[in-house]
Amino acid sequence: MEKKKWIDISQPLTNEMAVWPGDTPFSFQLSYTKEQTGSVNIGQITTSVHSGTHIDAPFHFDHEGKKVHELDIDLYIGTARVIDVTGYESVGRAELEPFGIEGVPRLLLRTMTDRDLTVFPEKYTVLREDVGPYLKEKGVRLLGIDTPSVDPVDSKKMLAHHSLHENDVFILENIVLEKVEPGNYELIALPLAIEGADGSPVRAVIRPI
Ligand SMILES: N[C@@H](CC(=O)c1ccccc1NC=O)C(=O)O
Ligand SMILES: [Zn+2]
Ligand SMILES: [Zn+2]
Repeated sequence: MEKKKWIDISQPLTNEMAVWPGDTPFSFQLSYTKEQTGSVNIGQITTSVHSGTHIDAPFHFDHEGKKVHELDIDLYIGTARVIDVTGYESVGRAELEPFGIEGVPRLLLRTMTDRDLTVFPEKYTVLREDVGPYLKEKGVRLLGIDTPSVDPVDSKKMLAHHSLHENDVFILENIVLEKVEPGNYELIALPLAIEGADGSPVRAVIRPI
């Protein structure tokens, strides 16, 4: 039976895309044109490692935490479950309990509808501090979310990030799930092997199982 097609759940990286307030804007430009080199066009990008769809390394919020090149790539390839938790200001144990996520290794949360990627969202769903222990109990190793962060934009304590990390749950942010049905999928969302980094852009794709 023909395998289903892969679905791209990554934000396009464009010069118009919104990034975290005050962070490095995304820019692609040509460094050299084919006319100049006589053979090829060569481009360059300037970006925060948190622009668009990306993973956080623990080093992002824990100075002693693992850096991107130290992460277990198995986390970023394998089965995942998409659930729809749109409409909540925050998500924790109570909102997740009804979904019965026992034994789900990677959980992808759909919280947004009609997100405009050129505007940083004024409000977005965040995760509560009780989410880490709950996800650990259920065996979740990777938590993906369609928001710019698992914490509020003005957070300094980064309580959701620490709660997830203390419970061995890794973080994938800014995925795009608006056209994705809840259900079980294969996920690939590999970070780049950036030495010493606190995060990495990823091309996240899923295929229905
Ligand atoms: N995607 C990031 C957003 C973030 O935390 C951040 C990104 C750039 C500059 C500051 C940030 N956070 C807190 O000040 C995150 O991991 O939540
Ligand atoms: Zn991030
Ligand atoms: Zn984060």
